[in-house]
Amino acid sequence: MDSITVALPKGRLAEKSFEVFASCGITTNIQNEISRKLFIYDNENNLNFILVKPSDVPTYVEHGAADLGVCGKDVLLELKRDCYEVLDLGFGRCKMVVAGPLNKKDNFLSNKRVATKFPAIAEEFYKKKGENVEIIKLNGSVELAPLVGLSEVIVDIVETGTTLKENGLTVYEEIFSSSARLIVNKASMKTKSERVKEIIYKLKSAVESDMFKA
Ligand SMILES: Nc1ncnc2c1ncn2[C@@H]1O[C@H](COP(=O)(O)OP(=O)(O)OP(=O)(O)O)[C@@H](O)[C@H]1O
Ligand SMILES: O=P(O)(O)OC[C@H]1O[C@H](OP(=O)(O)OP(=O)(O)O)[C@H](O)[C@@H]1O
Repeated sequence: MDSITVALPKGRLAEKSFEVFASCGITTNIQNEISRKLFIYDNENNLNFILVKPSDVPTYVEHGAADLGVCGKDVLLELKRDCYEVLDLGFGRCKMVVAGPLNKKDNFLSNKRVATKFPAIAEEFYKKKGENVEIIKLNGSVELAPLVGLSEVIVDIVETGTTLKENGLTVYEEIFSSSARLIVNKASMKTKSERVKEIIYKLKSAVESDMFKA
């Protein structure tokens, strides 16, 4: 039986990722093992799970250090790694939006500054619109940028809208909807085809049973 390595994201997608794999009997109780261990071996199924930063998942998969991985569509669109996106897992739903101060929605500034954790997505969005902007890359707390004069708008993720609201911001435009995706290394799809396809099939059945919508 081919050995398979799966890169799972630490952070907010972690729990549902564990659940979706556990639910189809692919592994047993890995949640109990997470602690600070970054490598989990499932003996019974000859499966390795590695726990990595969400934005590193496509890197592990592209390079074949993992055969499969779970990450947000936002990360895939930002990084454009060379791997197959095979399944929408249905959880981790959120929206990528342009947002800014409540009272400035109708200010049509040229050359505005855009703060974001997603510079490639922001650049492509404004390029398509034919607007010239300055992209300012941040690593978090992006909603702060317009409050302190670092930028006029932000391109960021919204789920409940609480963070925007609590910082006096509002959605100006929606760019796309995101959810967690299953991705596969291109070579593994061929060389470990039987096992990879079996895992995709099992996960697809679990997802279609509606257990993981959120
Ligand atoms: N507020 C949110 N609600 C729902 N899903 C979200 C939210 N924020 C992010 N996500 C989704 O979850 C994924 C992981 O987010 P998480 O906050 O765990 O990591 P991160 O801090 O963005 O990652 P990194 O540490 O690699 O920068 C995102 O790529 C996105 O798809
Ligand atoms: O609409 P909401 O439900 O409020 O969620 C949106 C917030 O969640 C994410 O931030 P995260 O918690 O990952 O923090 P960070 O980006 O500042 O690290 C995102 O960047 C928003 O700030």
